Amino acid sequence: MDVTEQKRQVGKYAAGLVEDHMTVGLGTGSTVKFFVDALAERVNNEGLNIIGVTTSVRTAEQAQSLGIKIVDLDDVDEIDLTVDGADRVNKNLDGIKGGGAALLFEKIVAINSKKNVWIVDETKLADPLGGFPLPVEVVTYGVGHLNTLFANEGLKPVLRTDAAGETVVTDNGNYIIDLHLDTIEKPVELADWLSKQVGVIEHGLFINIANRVIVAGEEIKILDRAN
Ligand SMILES: O=C(CO)[C@H](O)[C@H](O)COP(=O)(O)O
Repeated sequence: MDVTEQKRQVGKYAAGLVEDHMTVGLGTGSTVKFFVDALAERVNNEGLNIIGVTTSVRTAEQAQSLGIKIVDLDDVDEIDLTVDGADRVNKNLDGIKGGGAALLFEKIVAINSKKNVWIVDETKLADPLGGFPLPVEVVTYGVGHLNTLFANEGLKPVLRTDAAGETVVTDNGNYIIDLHLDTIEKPVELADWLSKQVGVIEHGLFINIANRVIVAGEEIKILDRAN
């Protein structure tokens, strides 16, 4: 099974976890896109009654175009279940997210969710975390200085640009600096350090957030957080 088929498979599986009358957090990315497709099919064919809270303009547009009702996070008390993708996941079920530049809203939605499920293909499993740049969302003002600080700390920063060479601007009007670390041996310590730096809005280390990770492959594997 190729990776696209794995993403479709795990997206469909996760759509099966959604129950009537749930408020559902909708993540961002190519795997979540399949989840949203499959969820919309259930809404339209089975009359599944749900409302969605999204993590990006992209996902909101997809969901709404398929008939899923979207509300603002502040219009709900809590989210029952959020389904999101991830770029890397370690054996503690901590991960790197933000490859799609949506990490800030993804983290806000996640911490307001009773349950967080990540859907990934097997290429995303990495222990220690690594093999994928760590995204850090930063204020545009003084970005060069923050970049220099990261470089001086040996964090190998690169300001994210798109295919046309333009600096990527997030849905929130910020920039992304990707840290090209080979491996992240101490994710908790790095997360703490990044959170303390002035100009950093959020980083892509998601620690103690995912309750369950569903891994696509020849067979679906379910990984549950130990605590
Ligand atoms: O964090 C994300 C976006 O900010 C995505 O969930 C992550 O990049 C995984 O994406 P994909 O399913 O396309 O591999």
